[in-house]
Amino acid sequence: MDGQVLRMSGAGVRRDGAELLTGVDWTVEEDERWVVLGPNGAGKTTLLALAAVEQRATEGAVEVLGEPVDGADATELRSMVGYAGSSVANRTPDSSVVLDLVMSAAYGLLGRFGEEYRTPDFGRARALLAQWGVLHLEDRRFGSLSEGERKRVLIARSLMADPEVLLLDEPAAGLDLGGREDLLRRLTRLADSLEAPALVVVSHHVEEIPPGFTHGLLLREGRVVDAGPLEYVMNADSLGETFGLPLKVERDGDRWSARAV
Ligand SMILES: Nc1ncnc2c1ncn2[C@@H]1O[C@H](COP(=O)(O)OP(=O)(O)OP(=O)(O)O)[C@@H](O)[C@H]1O
Repeated sequence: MDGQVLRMSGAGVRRDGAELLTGVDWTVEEDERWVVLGPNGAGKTTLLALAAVEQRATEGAVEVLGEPVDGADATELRSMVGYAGSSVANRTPDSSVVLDLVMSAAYGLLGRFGEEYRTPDFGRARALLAQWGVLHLEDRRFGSLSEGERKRVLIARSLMADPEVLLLDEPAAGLDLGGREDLLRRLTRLADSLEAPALVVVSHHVEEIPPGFTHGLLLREGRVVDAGPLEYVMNADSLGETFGLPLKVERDGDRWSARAV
């Protein structure tokens, strides 16, 4: 695998005559923590769906964990990739009990359908719910959770199968200030952990880049504007081109901020 968990070469997605992604070249190494930034409609969710083997590229090549996605067993590859985003939330039955939802991820399911679980599965699921601050919700039904609670539960779920790469689509969207800061702290803790998988987090906001993240990919209209170590891509020119307006970009310690000028 050569340390690479994701590799895209000239990857593109065309659907119904529209170019959702074009010519994406991107490599993620196992020890890297990436943030994907871009405005609404830039193609971030489509990019993550390629990495999660939820969608296929219509051009170019995508390799996940060293395997070309074309021709691979998608179910097997997906079981090694942790993925949390609105598409997972939308597919999750409201009636799923939180603890079952997390445990069933080990079987690629979104709830419990009569499988037998081993005691260590329960322990691991509870430990993950505790890691994301939602153990107190273990008996609740998914449909009864708030937006922020759902996000945390789905992140815990995405880690259950001990993935090689974790893909989070807008984990901080819809959270209040305290919820966002708490989530960023937990993501930083994960980023700092030696056992953590490679991480890719999608966001619209530079303020949501967790400390400890190492790389950034900037996307606009389906094309990569810039990609590389954060200290190189987080500049006013690249971010301004990405979001389509002149920006002032500032760094305060390990946090970033941007505003229009
Ligand atoms: N079937 C389709 N036909 C045409 N355009 C599509 C189709 N599916 C998605 N799109 C468009 O592709 C673009 C990229 O969508 P995507 O969800 O990947 O963007 P995004 O960067 O995640 O956006 P957001 O930040 O708003 O969630 C959008 O403009 C969307 O309208």
